[in-house]
Amino acid sequence: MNTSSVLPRSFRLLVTGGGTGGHTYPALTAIRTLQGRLAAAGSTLDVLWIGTANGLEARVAPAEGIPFRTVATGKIRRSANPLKMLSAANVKDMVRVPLGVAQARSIVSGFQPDVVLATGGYVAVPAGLAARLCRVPLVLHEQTVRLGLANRKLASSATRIAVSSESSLALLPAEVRERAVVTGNPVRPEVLGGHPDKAVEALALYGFERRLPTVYVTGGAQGAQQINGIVRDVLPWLLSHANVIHQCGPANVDELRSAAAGLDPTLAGRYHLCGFVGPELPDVLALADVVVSRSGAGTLAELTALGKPAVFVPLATSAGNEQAHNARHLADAGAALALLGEVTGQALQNAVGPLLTAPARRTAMAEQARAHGRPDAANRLVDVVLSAASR
Ligand SMILES: CC(=O)N[C@H]1[C@@H](OP(=O)(O)OP(=O)(O)OC[C@H]2O[C@@H](n3ccc(=O)[nH]c3=O)[C@H](O)[C@@H]2O)O[C@H](CO)[C@@H](O)[C@@H]1O
Repeated sequence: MNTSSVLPRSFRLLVTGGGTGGHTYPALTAIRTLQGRLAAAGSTLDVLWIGTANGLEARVAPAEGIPFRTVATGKIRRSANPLKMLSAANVKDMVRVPLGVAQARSIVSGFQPDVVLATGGYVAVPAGLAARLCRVPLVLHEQTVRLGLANRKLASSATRIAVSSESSLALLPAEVRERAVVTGNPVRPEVLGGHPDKAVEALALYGFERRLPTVYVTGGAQGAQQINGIVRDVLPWLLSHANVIHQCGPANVDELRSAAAGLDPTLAGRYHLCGFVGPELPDVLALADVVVSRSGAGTLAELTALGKPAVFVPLATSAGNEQAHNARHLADAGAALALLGEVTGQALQNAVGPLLTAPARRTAMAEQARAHGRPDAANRLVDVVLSAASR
């Protein structure tokens, strides 16, 4: 699909979605890509983001100069027990959903967008429903293989449903599948342009041994207690074979720092602990020879676009076991290793060890990973948005 020849003189896009990075960054990347394409054609973009006050998007959108509004959202916790359905939290949330739809409707009718793009998270539901009420084309983007809860609720109202992999198509009901298109999951372009030396400077990694490979351990924005525990269990072994950047979650830094306090000074110099990796993320990824990570859709899209060998420790409770599915899919293709079920430090050591000692294994895995990357996802999603507006 190529819609670049019919770019409008101006375009009004309302974006909604967020909560976590997995929903926020694809929205941000789509906005920037559309902005770039319109600017190149001498056209302009007016954009507005509807998100939640306490989601990542509330920081990201204003920092990018994107006008940002919030609406009330609620999470309906389903339960077989009717008494639990009537819990105070559920009743409060049931009231918040129609309130959020009314607020979103007023925003949509005031802004008059050409398209509403929804990228998932609870906030996408009221804004998506408001798009339908205002008869504005609605494009959904789904990052994971199975549609998330918000997108399942909105699918019947959507003009197009952009999915991140072919394997999603077979899982969609026929009436949804005919409006679905595979775009991939957009990755922020800067994530692909990092430099290892900049990571060394930005994080002052002067105790790192550059002849050794570097392992980047990440548990997602909040960190992952499970990953922190197994890394801590094998830390002296790991540091005798590699440098380690360990993103452990802001709440876990103190605990891990005291666990690392007894390390031999040479090994301690090879260990960098941090709560969250901010703007230096591209450089950290560029420096990493092996990544140990949760298998959320955003991280997967980044690691495959870069072609990084990875050992995944999926979040066991993610909806529909989606992270385990993601990890297994890449592991079956030789593009990663997946540690499922009860994961011990020893299992991590068995998986990471051969990757550290045999660079050829890393190269082979990196090639397979790259074959699953979709660096053109943002442009494809923008094509879908533009074509939905021109229908
Ligand atoms: C717990 C949960 O609900 N997880 C879901 C959530 O993932 P969640 O948003 O937690 O994780 P993702 O892997 O999708 O995205 C994380 C994003 O944050 C970035 N990052 C992470 C750590 C850090 O220190 N700095 C940083 O910038 C990563 O590079 C990535 O871009 O949404 C995904 C997309 O719908 C789903 O696949 C996940 O199952």
